[in-house]
Amino acid sequence: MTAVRPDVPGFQGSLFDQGSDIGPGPLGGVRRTELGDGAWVDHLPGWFHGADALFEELVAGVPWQAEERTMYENVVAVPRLLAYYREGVPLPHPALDEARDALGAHYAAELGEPFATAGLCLYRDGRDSVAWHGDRTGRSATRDTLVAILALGDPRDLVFRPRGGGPVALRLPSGHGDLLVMGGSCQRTWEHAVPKSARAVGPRVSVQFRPRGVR
Ligand SMILES: O=C(O)CCC(=O)C(=O)O
Ligand SMILES: [Fe+2]
Repeated sequence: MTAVRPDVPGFQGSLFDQGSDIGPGPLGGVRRTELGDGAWVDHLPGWFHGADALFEELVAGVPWQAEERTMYENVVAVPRLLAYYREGVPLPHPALDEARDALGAHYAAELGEPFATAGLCLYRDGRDSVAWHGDRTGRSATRDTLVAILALGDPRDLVFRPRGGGPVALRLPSGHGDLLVMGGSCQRTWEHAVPKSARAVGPRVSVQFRPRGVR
């Protein structure tokens, strides 16, 4: 194996999760927030059981990549570790394949196609983050779509604002097996971010499920 064990502090799972199976729960309890402009966010805290065990397995077993990008002519480290699973590739844990398929079935009428790819992010501590953006590479630049996120590990806020600026309009703490689904025009008309945190926060993993041709 060439996977690198990321340098993250030890993680204490909740006692409740120990020994339980790992997998998605029912989706009936999802609550929708309309953001406006045809954008919405669905939220289901505690969707996954065995979430903390899954978190540990992903931190240890995923071939995490550190990426760099050029910003104002300087090469800077992207402040989170990444892994990408394209369509047809088995996900790093069978519970994630199960999750993708359960989400595809639940949202079939709205999405009209299956969830196909999975992007994984590891936020090692409060200094890791993702800046304001929409997932607008590919078809999501011009079309409504869905992006579903399973959040594991220590909760971090996922925040939303209208595209182009303004104060935070919605703040959803997400970790320990929570589900969050962005839908409608959300990627085009709104922006989301995981801000840096000055608090002492432990590592968090997010798994983003997207349909084909959406990044
Ligand atoms: O980690 C998250 O919850 C959000 C990740 C995200 O927005 C992205 O990778 O596009
Ligand atoms: Fe995103």
